[in-house]
Amino acid sequence: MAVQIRKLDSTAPDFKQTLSALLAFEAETDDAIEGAVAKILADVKRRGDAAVLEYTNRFDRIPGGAASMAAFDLKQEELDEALAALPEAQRAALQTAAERIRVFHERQKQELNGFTYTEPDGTVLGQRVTPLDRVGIYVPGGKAAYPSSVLMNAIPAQVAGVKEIVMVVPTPDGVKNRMVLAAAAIAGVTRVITIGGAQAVGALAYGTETIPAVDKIVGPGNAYVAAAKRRVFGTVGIDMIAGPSEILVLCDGTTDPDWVAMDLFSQAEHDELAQAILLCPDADYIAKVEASIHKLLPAMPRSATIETSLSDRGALIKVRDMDEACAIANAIAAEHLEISAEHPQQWADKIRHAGAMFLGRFSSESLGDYCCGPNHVLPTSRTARFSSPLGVYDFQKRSSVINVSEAGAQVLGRVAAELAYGEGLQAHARSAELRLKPAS
Ligand SMILES: NC(=O)c1ccc[n+]([C@@H]2O[C@H](COP(=O)([O-])OP(=O)(O)OC[C@H]3O[C@@H](n4cnc5c(N)ncnc54)[C@H](O)[C@@H]3O)[C@@H](O)[C@H]2O)c1
Ligand SMILES: N[C@H](CO)Cc1c[nH]c[nH+]1
Ligand SMILES: [Zn+2]
Repeated sequence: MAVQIRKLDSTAPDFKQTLSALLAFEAETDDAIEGAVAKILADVKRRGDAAVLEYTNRFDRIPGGAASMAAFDLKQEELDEALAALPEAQRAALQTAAERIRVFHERQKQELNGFTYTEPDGTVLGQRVTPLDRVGIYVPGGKAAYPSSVLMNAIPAQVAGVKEIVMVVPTPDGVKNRMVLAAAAIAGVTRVITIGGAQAVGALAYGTETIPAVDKIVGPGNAYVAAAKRRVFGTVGIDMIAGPSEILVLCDGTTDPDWVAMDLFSQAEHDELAQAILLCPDADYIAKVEASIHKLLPAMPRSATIETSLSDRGALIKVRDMDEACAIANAIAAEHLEISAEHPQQWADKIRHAGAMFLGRFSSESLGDYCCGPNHVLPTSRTARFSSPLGVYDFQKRSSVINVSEAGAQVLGRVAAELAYGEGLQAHARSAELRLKPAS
């Protein structure tokens, strides 16, 4: 079947409704998935390792069935061996990517240090930043392996100063991905456990006999993982619920149409539910991109996934001008926004909502997925309006520091007491007043 990508025109009377229908992706709240996840989590909480073992043997089809959780706990030597056994080109690529991701996230850390300041009466106020003690990183592995996601999740945690990074990754049919293990070795993951799905999230959240409970769980995953993260939030912190991948390309019609078609494919190939949209003011150019899509798709190994994604959730949209393209891009608030234009900065200045922006025709989104440096775990489903890429800040917390001098207590004590009496809280008021010097 030929790909049926919709072509829309922003001047059409029903454009707004069509676009909203296209964007509407309700985070998967399938009743069957919710029910299954609730049961798995309750079971893991109650039975610990025994439940995790059973679910892992079943859902990941472990050959022969593992007899104990020890089978899933990888030794450091296994990670090191995986790294040593990689072909040189792959090892070098992982190391280059890891180094660039580290450099970018080190910058974030510099900007996120705490502060103190001293008032004239000697009172010192400040904010102390501390890393989380122990985090769990979920690396997806059901349908494909993601070594890049190991780096993107673990390196910011390490840069933040997290002492213990526990990584979980499923190994369907018991097959371990060498590059994933090698990436864990490079990123300095403390412990790798080959479990996945809701049972892995439950084990990290509640702890089991062999797996310590963590403080926060980060990382993307399928609908089971997302539902489980949503449910354990509160017991542990979570980063975000990342939905299917999205790419929005704003193009002024000056980029090779094959490049734009392939950029749309690059996110569509992740998932049938992924979204790939082009906004362009030039109808002739849109026709060229459409022709490129038809020309290039048959040769893509994941053409069926791309075709479903483009047909169900893709669009080529003719806009009045690039200003209107920017306004629509702000409404879409895409996970990835490419501004493929001659003068990208002038349009970038008008963008307020996007998980990551890729400026200029050489900044393909795929470079960002692997090795530019910024994180590839990004807000999806319009949540870029209020949330940010995964970063060092996700692995830190802040404590306020208050050191009031005797002189400061004389001033602040009167203010606090006044407010406390206003709230009817006597003990608060008296606590402040006891520190006041008697009037001489
Ligand atoms: N946003 C990002 O940065 C990013 C990066 C990489 C991958 N992803 C996304 O993550 C997702 C990965 O999904 P995946 O499935 O490949 O791997 P996954 O690791 O998220 O899920 C696999 C697990 O799902 C559980 N599961 C599967 N079927 C089940 C069932 N019937 N009942 C109970 N549990 C079941 C199993 O426990 C299995 O181990 C994809 O949507 C991919 O696009 C996102
Ligand atoms: N584009 C994905 C996030 O939406 C991340 C990824 C990993 N590997 C390739 N791509
Ligand atoms: Zn990708």
